[in-house]
Amino acid sequence: MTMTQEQLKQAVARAAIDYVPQGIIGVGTGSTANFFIDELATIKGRFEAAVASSEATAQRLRSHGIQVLDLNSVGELEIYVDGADEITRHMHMIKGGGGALTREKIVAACSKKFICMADESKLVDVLGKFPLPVEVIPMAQSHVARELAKLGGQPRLRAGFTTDNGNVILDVHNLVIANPVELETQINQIVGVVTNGLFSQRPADVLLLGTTGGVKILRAAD
Ligand SMILES: O=C[C@H](O)[C@H](O)[C@H](O)COP(=O)(O)O
Repeated sequence: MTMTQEQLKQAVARAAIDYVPQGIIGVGTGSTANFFIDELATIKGRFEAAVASSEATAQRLRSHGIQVLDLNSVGELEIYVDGADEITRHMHMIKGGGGALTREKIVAACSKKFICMADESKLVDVLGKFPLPVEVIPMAQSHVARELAKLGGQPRLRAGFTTDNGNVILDVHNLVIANPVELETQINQIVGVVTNGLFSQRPADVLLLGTTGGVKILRAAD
């Protein structure tokens, strides 16, 4: 039986519930993360609270009566659960399609384990078909765009969009991402860049991959 992308997202969100610890959970942003939040609502009481990676996620968690804590008021988190726009078998990802990349990277950095939920369309051999989101301080937009063009990409301003941090997003098309770890550093070194959507220096630990044959569990070493 073929499943829609929405059904695959829901299946991986359900599978992610197995990883929820008793304490505080880091929660990602996006349509897959939303399914996960809805699943969390069904096991309230089995965990303490959540830290949100965006205002939208905080709002959805609260709407289910789940307590949302400030990241600065908690210690290291056991797990961070989130979706991705693209992911490789090395667990390197592109994130930020929803513009939440910076807060997502911060919460992921504070978590012992990153559980990524993705439907099979997101698994790629090489990152970069999905335009790479880069969060930029507004006054540096033109400068950063010129520097990104020197790296071979074609940056486009995400029109009418402001991040939760009050910044703009440049979506960089046609980048050749042969070495994601190196490129992540290179882009972050451009003055005016807040962060970029490459998650390769802090890759996922577990990938829950939604396929029509069921949810597959992949790890970096697999
Ligand atoms: O900023 C958004 C996040 O990085 C999302 O996790 C990513 O865009 C995947 O979103 P979705 O689950 O909606 O495909």
